[in-house]
Amino acid sequence: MMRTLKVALLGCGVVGSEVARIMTTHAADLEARVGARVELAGVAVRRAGRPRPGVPEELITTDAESLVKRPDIDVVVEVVGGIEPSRGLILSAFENGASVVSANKALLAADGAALHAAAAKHGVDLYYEAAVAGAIPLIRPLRESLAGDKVNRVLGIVNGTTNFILDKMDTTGAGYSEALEEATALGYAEADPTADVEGFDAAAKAAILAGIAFHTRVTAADVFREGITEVTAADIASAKAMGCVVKLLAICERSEDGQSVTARVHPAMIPLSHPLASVRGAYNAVFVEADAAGQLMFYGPGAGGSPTASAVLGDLVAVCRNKLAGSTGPGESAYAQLTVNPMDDVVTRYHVSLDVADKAGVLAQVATVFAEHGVSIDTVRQQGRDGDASLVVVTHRATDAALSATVAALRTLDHVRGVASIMRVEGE
Ligand SMILES: NC(=O)C1=CN([C@@H]2O[C@H](COP(=O)(O)OP(=O)(O)OC[C@H]3O[C@@H](n4cnc5c(N)ncnc54)[C@H](O)[C@@H]3O)[C@@H](O)[C@H]2O)C=CC1
Ligand SMILES: N[C@@H](CC=O)C(=O)O
Ligand code: NA
Repeated sequence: MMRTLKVALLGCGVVGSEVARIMTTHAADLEARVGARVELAGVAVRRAGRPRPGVPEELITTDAESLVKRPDIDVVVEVVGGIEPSRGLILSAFENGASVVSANKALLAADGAALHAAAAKHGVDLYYEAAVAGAIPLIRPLRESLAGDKVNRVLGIVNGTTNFILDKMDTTGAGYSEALEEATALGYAEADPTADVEGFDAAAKAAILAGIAFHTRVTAADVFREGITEVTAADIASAKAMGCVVKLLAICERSEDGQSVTARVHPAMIPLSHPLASVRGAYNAVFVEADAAGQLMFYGPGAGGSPTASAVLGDLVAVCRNKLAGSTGPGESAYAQLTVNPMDDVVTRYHVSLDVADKAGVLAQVATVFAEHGVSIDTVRQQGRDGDASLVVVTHRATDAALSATVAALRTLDHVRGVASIMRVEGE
């Protein structure tokens, strides 16, 4: 007789409602692919009584804790988000012998090691393909397909909301707030969109990617983070003038001696000729550079209910297959224990925009400050306006520490009225 695997769904919002829909509409295919019936056995929600098309009323409960402890539950799908109660619910699921599929990057980047340890202790799976770059298969290729190679760099756009906003501002001249509102309405943004626009979401994803790629424990706290809230229309115009576009990038790199890594998230100018420049809307794209493989590019929808549910369903099939085989997939791999270096050590190029007095000798003073701190200038562009001028300096490669010291010294110059913006330049 065909076995039945019972699934508890926690959360029925943007992603959860799509998971429930696909589980129902694709039930026959899922059964054939898994080799068992995959039955939606309960759906935990925060508020009952709302219309949830396609989800039978009798499956709805507001008691998630009791649902994950039900003895008949084989797999728990957590699409609630946030740290608690999700962490407690996942730990209860493990204790109950259930495998877990989660899309919760915030939780995994904060406490992934403890969750992996708990899953291993109870002999069950923890899968989270949806947590990074939505529908794009990225976690499994890094964890499994590239397990025999040495990854040196992971670089890309991993937040759909901010890419959508920057793209709208760049191509249609839309305002920041208007673009954020649209991204929220389309289901791309987190419950609190501060997580997106301040770079927390991308930093969590960078921590997860760096941890898997470098076999090292990396948490969100290890990742340097700047969001897009300080990016102005003037920055976007300045990028355009340089043949560039502004993107929020996540960059995880192994040092040259291979003994340490850095992980950072910040807006950056990249040339229009770079493949990441043409990543539009809520799409994501990630480059992985590995010793033997060379350069790989992963591209696709990074946010939204249906694309994210696709990744959740892929994990669901995998953990169900493992259950039937009496096995588990790969757990945490953190044996390399590389040091995570601070941002000060990162070497890159910078676009520095200064408001200065339009006086003879100012340019020379500014250039001297850059030289004194060992930061070599690539180009300078000056534009006068009513006694004041805007000075845009693009540097050659320098450490973040050297650039910060340069900027601190520039602020003390009499003729420098202010530092309008500093943006890193990548991809050249
Ligand atoms: N929306 C997207 O594009 C993506 C979302 N994710 C992740 O998926 C997870 C869910 O995201 P969304 O569906 O967009 O959020 P959402 O806010 O639309 O859905 C979460 C649902 O959980 C419910 N909830 C809150 N506390 C609960 C509790 N104690 N018990 C049961 N239900 C509870 C909320 O009422 C809400 O309906 C988050 O971890 C998010 O980071 C991951 C990739 C993409
Ligand atoms: N808010 C996230 C959702 C997917 O992870 C994003 O915009 O990328
Ligand atoms: Na993914």
